[in-house]
Order: sequence, then structure tokens, then C-alpha cells
Amino acid sequence: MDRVRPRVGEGKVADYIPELARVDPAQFGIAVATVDGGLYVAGDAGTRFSMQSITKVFALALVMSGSGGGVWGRVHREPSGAPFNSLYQLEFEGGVPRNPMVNPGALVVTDQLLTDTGGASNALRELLCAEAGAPDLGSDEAVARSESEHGERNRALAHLMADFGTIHNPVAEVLEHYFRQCSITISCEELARVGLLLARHGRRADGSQLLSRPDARRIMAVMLTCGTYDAAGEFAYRVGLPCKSGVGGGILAVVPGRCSVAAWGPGLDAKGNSVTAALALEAFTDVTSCSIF
Ligand SMILES: NC(=O)CC[C@H](N)C(=O)O
Repeated sequence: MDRVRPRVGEGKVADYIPELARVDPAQFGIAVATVDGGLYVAGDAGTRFSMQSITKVFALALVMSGSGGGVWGRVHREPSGAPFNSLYQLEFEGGVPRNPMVNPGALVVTDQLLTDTGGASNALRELLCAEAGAPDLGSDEAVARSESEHGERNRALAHLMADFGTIHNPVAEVLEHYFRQCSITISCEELARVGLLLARHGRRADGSQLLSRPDARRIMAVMLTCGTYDAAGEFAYRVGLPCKSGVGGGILAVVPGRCSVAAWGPGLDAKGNSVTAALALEAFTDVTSCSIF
């Protein structure tokens, strides 16, 4: 906390989704959940925030546990080196997104989830509720509406992919589910518990296996290389853990076999990653030496 406290309030809250711009930037929380049942919290770890792109990890987990490899024909697994909502790369590369952690890739995953389940955002909500031990997790309707009303870029990405044949379900339906998925709210404490799904190599809180061990490993590899967009190299250098960020200011990091760390501070840097959450994760690995390297 000492390294982060003087920086709380730094960065800029996401305002391209106007509802997110209403969040007080002077907040910070962190929670560490360990595979043996420990939970350590500091700051605003109990305050719920908009999960945003962190949901992309768990949508991918559901798709990999269901249709398995089906989605990989329509999305690559390479870092994009471009912003999460970039259009030019998508068109240049024939409508196949670079990875499932950027918006177009996540839209493909949502499309697959719709096909697999017929109700993508519900399946995801149910998974998150069960792993967090919080049955009341759900979408913030005002944020979902705000995303939809200001979602022209996501619409452009989805329509471009539909034109290339990458998206199979009706574009409006895919977007609706995607916006509802991104607007789910969660606290650091709850998110850290959800992250244990990966720390336990795919085993759920109830002891059942959602993902095979190799698939859990693959998802963490995608998080490490793509989870923080065009800052993934910087995160690997500074933090050294698989991470996934969201424009709500949350970042989830996983230490395989040991623990899951959720940090949150609403102020973002220019690449859309939380300034204080990144600092906190860097301090965490510096102090604990809990890194995969
Ligand atoms: N990086 C993010 O968290 C982006 C998610 C956001 N809902 C969007 O689609 O733009």
C-alpha cells in the first residue's frame, strides 16, 4: 500500500463510456486469494467496479470448456501491439482478430458462446457468481446502456467481422451480449476468488474441473502475452504474471498453483490499463517474489 498510496487518483477514468466517467478516481483496492483458502485485502477491496475486459478471460474459459477448439479457427493467439479496439489491423488481416483479449477477439468468443449456450451473458454471470461465492453479481444496467449508446467502434468491429464471415450470429445480438458481459460489477475480493479458477489450473470452487489443466495453462499464456493489450510486454517486464485488465480500472493477475490477485484503481494510463493497479501488482511481485519468472 505504501508504494501505491501517494499515486491514488492518478490516471484518467474511461470517458468513452460516459457512465464510467462518473466513478470517483480516488479509490484503490487489492485482494489476494490463495489456493489454500486465505484471503488478504487492503483499501477498497470490497467496493464493486465495472469488470469490463476482465470478463474476456472467463468468456474464453467457458468457450474452451464447451466447444473446445472451435473458436480458434476464427481468432489468433498473437499479441496485437495495437489498441484493444483497433480497426485497421482487423481489416488488414482478413477479419480474423489477433487474440481473444482485444475487443474483436472477445466479440468472436461471445459469438461462439451464444452458439454454444443460447444465452452467453447468463452463462458467464452464473460462472462468476459461483466462483466468487456472490450470487448477486450482475450487470450494471446504466453502464450496459451507456456502452451500447456509445458503442459505434465495437459495432464497426462486429460488422466488419460479419462481412468477413467471422461472426455467425446476428451482430446486434452479439453486441448486446458483449455489452452486458462487460458491464458486470465485481469487487477485488470477489474477483480474486474468481481468479482462483486459473490458479487452481481449471478447478472450480466446488471441486469440479471446468478446464483441463493444459487449457488453463493456455488461457494464462494468452493473458500474459495479450491481456494488457499493447502494454503486455511492459507488464511481463514489470509484473511477470499473467494479467488481464479492464477499462473499469481492474487488473486480475494469477500466480499458477498459488494465488490470484485483483487490484483496482479507476484512473487509466494511455493504453487503458489502471495506473495504481499496475503499480500494486508490480510491488506485489517485487515484495513476494511471486512471479512466473
Ligand atoms: N479494455 C476494455 O475494458 C474494453 C471494454 C469495453 N467494454 C469496450 O468494449 O470498449
